[in-house]
Amino acid sequence: MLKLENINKTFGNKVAISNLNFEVKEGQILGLIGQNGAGKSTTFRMILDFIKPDSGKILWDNQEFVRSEISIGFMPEERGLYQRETIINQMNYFADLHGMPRAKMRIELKEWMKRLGVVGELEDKIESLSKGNAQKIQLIATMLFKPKLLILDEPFSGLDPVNANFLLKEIQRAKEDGAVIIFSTHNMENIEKIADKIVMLKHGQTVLNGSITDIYEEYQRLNLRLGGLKDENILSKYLGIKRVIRNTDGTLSLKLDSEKLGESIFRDIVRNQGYIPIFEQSYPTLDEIFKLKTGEKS
Ligand SMILES: Nc1ncnc2c1ncn2[C@@H]1O[C@H](COP(=O)(O)OP(=O)(O)OP(=O)(O)O)[C@@H](O)[C@H]1O
Repeated sequence: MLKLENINKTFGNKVAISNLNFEVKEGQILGLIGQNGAGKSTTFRMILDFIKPDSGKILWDNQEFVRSEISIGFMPEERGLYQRETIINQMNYFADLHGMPRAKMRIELKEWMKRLGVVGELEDKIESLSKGNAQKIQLIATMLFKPKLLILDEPFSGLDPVNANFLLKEIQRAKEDGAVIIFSTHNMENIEKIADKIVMLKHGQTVLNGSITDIYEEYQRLNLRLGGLKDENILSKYLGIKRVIRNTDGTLSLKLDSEKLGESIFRDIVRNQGYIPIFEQSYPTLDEIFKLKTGEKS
């Protein structure tokens, strides 16, 4: 288990991280969310021991975290492959670092490349690969050695939806293997699909910290999506409907002022038309929660 306790980091008089606390157990995924400059990379650099916190503790199984004693897979935001090297040379280098026999690695590498649909040969140079294929090789280099701790800095940035799905699946697989996983992101997409917990940072301050379900449960289900409403006038009597947006798929998105109102609307619709194909009452999105917490306008 990785644990950060009361971590603080300043650069000159700039506070990069203030009193950060979290823990991630084996088989758990933490999403670290924040906009540019929030402190995500600084957090990773401290865990990876590239820089030291000013104060606080980083622990692994409640002992001081010693980087060299734990197998770590790190995918940096700027990505880290040598463009001029071939795939196999690059991977041999990592195999040596991780103490995995090259022959064994080669077999696994081929399996990974097949599974992820990499278009390229082992002898191809990284620079000759398309961006998407190079990203897949980077991912393989980070995950093939089954690290105990997986740190992925903005792993989804620049990925198309197909590749983003590959990545989601592989992260899930690493979770099932019992890795401690942290990934950062500046948008909320994908977070709900895989993160067990989230930490949201703003200018180094923690604005949200906890399991996704606990965070949602602090809020009411104020978002209501309706599809197949025959008479929209039915809605006009409700003063508690604060906003109605018509979506491109023809559904309506309503913002309610109380969760209970959903029940009345539901009963009314059923009385009126007997059946409604889409009636979905949900919590605010993480994006909305972030804005509520930071006082930003939506
Ligand atoms: N070496 C450094 N010297 C001075 N300031 C730094 C240094 N590294 C980071 N900072 C500052 O600390 C704050 C947090 O930066 P950090 O790179 O951790 O943010 P981030 O959340 O990773 O942002 P991004 O999404 O843009 O990568 C920023 O204000 C940044 O300018």
